[in-house]
Amino acid sequence: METPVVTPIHDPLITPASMAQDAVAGSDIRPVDLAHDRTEAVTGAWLDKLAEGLSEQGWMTLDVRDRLGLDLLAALQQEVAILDRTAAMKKAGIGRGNDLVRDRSVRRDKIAWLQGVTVPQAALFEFFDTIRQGLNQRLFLGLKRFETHYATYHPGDFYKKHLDSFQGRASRVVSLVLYLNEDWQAADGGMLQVFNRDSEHEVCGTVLPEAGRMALFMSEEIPHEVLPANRTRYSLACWFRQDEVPLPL
Ligand SMILES: O=C(O)CCC(=O)C(=O)O
Ligand SMILES: [Fe+2]
Repeated sequence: METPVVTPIHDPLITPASMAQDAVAGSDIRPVDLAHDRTEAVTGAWLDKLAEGLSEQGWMTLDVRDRLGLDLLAALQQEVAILDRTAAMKKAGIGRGNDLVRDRSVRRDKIAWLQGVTVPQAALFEFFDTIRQGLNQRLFLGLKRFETHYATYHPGDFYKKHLDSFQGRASRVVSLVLYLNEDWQAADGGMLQVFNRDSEHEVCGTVLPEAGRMALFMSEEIPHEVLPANRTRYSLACWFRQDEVPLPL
């Protein structure tokens, strides 16, 4: 398979001054004013494209800056940056409930689940739910709900090659990752590496985690890995699920 070329996005989203790494939580909070019109964020033609990518290749990446709006991306980035300075971001584990294992040799990110209650999260949840319904209409996946968490990878953090769901569990069916990093360069590491679903040692794509870049893939089919980050990396992961009732986190 041809390796897709992922075009970098290098437009500044947020002014560097407000991104100061040593800012104290609270001192750099910008008011949330989501002026961007998102009524047409998800069109039928765009959903057709997502459904086609998922059914034909099993994965794809998209630039969603015009759909979500730079204001929403900046607001989400602000939320995760603030959470990252608090105890709300917790070391991520593998598995759930009693099976939860925090194996630092496999993954080193920190996560915080979103509840959809803040203004930016509510707008994002609306976007995700439209995608959920659109994929159901086109691919008959029976996606009942989605769950989503912020993730932060600090320098040296990674997530080794894995699948998001095991075949037959019918839990996590479609994975979506939205990146929230301005001006990310290849030298910053932290790329998402996507492997061929039929030959798991073959890389079929490398995605720079730049703000507004979204990756979408079939949770049970596509092995993927987060390479070690050289600077703090913010993202948001969402899983569309077929089961109704959440398992304990
Ligand atoms: O952040 C990414 O690029 C992917 C994260 C991931 O694979 C996961 O959280 O399961
Ligand atoms: Fe994953």
